[in-house]
Amino acid sequence: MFLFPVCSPFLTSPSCLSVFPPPEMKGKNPWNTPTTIIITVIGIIAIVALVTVAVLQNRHLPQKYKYGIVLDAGSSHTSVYIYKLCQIYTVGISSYASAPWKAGESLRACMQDVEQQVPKKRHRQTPLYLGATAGMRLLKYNSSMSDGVLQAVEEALQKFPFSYQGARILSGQEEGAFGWVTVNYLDDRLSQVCGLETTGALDLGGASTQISFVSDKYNGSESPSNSVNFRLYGNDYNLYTHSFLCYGKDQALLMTQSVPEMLNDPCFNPGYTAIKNYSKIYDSPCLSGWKPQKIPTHFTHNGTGNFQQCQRIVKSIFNFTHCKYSQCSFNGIFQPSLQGQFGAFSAYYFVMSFLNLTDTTMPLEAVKAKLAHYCSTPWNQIKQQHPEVNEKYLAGYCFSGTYILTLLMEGYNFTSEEYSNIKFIKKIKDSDAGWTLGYMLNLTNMIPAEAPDSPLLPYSGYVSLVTIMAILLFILFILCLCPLWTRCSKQPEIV
Ligand SMILES: O=c1[nH]cnc2c1ncn2[C@@H]1O[C@H](COP(=O)(O)OP(=O)(O)O)[C@@H](O)[C@H]1O
Ligand SMILES: [Ca+2]
Repeated sequence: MFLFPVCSPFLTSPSCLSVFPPPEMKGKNPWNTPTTIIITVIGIIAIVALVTVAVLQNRHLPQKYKYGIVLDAGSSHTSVYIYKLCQIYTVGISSYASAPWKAGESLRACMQDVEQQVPKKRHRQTPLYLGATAGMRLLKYNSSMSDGVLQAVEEALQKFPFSYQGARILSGQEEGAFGWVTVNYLDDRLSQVCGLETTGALDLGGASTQISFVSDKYNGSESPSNSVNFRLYGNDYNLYTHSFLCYGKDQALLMTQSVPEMLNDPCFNPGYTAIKNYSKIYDSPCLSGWKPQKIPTHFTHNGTGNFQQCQRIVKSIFNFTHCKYSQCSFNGIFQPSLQGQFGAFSAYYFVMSFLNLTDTTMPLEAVKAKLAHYCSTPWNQIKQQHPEVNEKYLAGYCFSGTYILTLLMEGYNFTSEEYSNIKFIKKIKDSDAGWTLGYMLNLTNMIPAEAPDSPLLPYSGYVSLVTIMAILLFILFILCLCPLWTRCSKQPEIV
């Protein structure tokens, strides 16, 4: 705080008089006496200092360029996010249950790449997390091998020069809630004034699928396990979220293939044929108890490419009958009425963008007609049209597209009108939509519970205020010197 000599043309306090030059200076030009010059210089320095401090105080500190690394260990892949994706192999760490050390090994190449991408001087301050999702939830459900896999992953990650924060299996609720945080954080729907409607999050993985949204009609009392409360930037959010384990698209496919007569498959293109191992189907925890007594080890999987028949088979893995709540989505799970816009990401996007069906303003009947045409296209023609696409994905697009429409329309009860409220998204403002960013923001407390102190004035307001103050102060100084000076130069009359 800068103290100014308190003197003013309106103040004739003795203190002011005594400050100024003594009588012997009478009649001389008051402006070039050393005292006046010193006072003026001090005043100007004070004003300049004030302006400098004010500008520095309000200068936006350059955002410290921070890194954070989160590994998304999904059921089918592990991705490394340092604000951009470094895809590792298309095999989830849960696939290494029988050889856990391979899980750690599978991360090495990409983590070495990450080590190059994060500036060396920031390695120690860069937090490193690994979050595992449904693939590991299923492994944990099925066996104790998940601990061995996490341990091997932990040993591998601790060898890197980052600030290792741990590897853990996320709950389905966390995966759904953090996906919602990411979508709304990137879409700037959290730090605004309260009342801005948030966007729902739809995440489709290989082993699970999540739905999360805020519903004005849902206060969490009905089915509390589906309720997550957030306080972000001073706003309270009561989020509805549910994660359907086994309803990721890969596990859903296995469940449709368990249907006994499933040798000729309408969800695969005509002419598609492959020899498959039944154990791959019945080893999944999602099908435990479904294994028929007598089955051959292998079966021939033939495609017949019929969308309507495929829809019927896909619907058979959903239970729409029992619901003990006021309303349900499927399998007896409570779901409040849908509300607002939704961002659908991960496999929702991979599938619908391949099928050119990301335009949700397209009438639903037209979407179904396009998908039916794709499903009925002969497999050889599909392979010729898409030589660059991994056949593992290419063979599954008819099923996956049909599964997505069934999940959204019959599962979550989107009406044909509400379908246009869904946006199939991969990125928002150059960041991938997914749970990882929300997870890291939460763990690094980068989203404050309370609103940051909103500046009374915008930055420019501060500068102009300070400048005006400085000019006024300077004028004040000049005015102060003159009348006092005049008055001071006269001998005080002794009465
Ligand atoms: O390019 C692609 N085309 C089609 N599907 C893809 C592509 N890339 C990834 N996927 C699928 O997206 C899903 C990603 O699932 P993820 O590995 O996140 O599992 P999780 O979230 O269930 O743990 C998997 O079904 C995977 O096959
Ligand atoms: Ca996932």
